[in-house]
Amino acid sequence: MGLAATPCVTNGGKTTLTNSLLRALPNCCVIHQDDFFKVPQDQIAVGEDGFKQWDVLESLDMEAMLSTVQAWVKDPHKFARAHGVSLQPGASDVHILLLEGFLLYSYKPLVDLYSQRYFLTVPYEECKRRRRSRTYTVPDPPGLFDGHVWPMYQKYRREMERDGVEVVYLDGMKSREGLFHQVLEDVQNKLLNTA
Ligand SMILES: Nc1ncnc2c1ncn2[C@@H]1O[C@H](COP(=O)(O)OP(=O)(O)OP(=O)(O)O)[C@@H](O)[C@H]1O
Ligand SMILES: NC(=O)c1ccc[n+]([C@@H]2O[C@H](CO)[C@@H](O)[C@H]2O)c1
Repeated sequence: MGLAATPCVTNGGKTTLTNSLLRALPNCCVIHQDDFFKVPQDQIAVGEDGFKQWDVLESLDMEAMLSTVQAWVKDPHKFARAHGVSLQPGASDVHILLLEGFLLYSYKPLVDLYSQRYFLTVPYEECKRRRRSRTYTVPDPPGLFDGHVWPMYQKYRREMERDGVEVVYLDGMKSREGLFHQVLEDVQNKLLNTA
């Protein structure tokens, strides 16, 4: 049983990479951290800077996310069935759960559960450029990236490094295919032992 996580800076390519891995790995399920933003939206605090604080841990229902992960740990077969994932009998008895999100290494109860931790990075300018091309359920107000998103990314990353959380850094400037093959090989070596 293996648990791999791919968090990073916003727009680093997590979803793209996760979807490719999901198709390639046997008996593989996924949980997206973005599905755990607190609702209704008035639960997201407004900071002194005037911005809704989307990019802080308190805006996510991490207890609910942990419970979902624990449900998979307890019974991956049942979890897969409930999420419409067809299992491949005989292919491998290993089950893999991918967690995809931007703040996966800042919530202690989850940090130690992962078998593998990946961290996609992209430089500031590229990140800002990619973010501009996206529209979230709540569109970014002007100045959000520089005033909130990027500073929070830096803060949580510093804390993660200070706390000694070990991650495999991935260069988000590599091609989609390059990243996919790098991580697929690593997961196969570490979790499936099919080197
Ligand atoms: N390796 C890559 N090279 C260039 N562009 C990429 C790469 N991977 C993803 N992208 C593009 O970057 C944007 C963000 O990708 P994606 O949605 O996978 O990122 P994300 O990290 O999941 O974002 P979010 O912060 O919204 O969760 C998309 O437009 C995607 O097509
Ligand atoms: N998914 C959402 O409801 C939502 C709303 C507003 C902003 N965001 C952004 O999503 C990113 C993580 O994927 C964060 O940087 C949020 O700012 C998400």
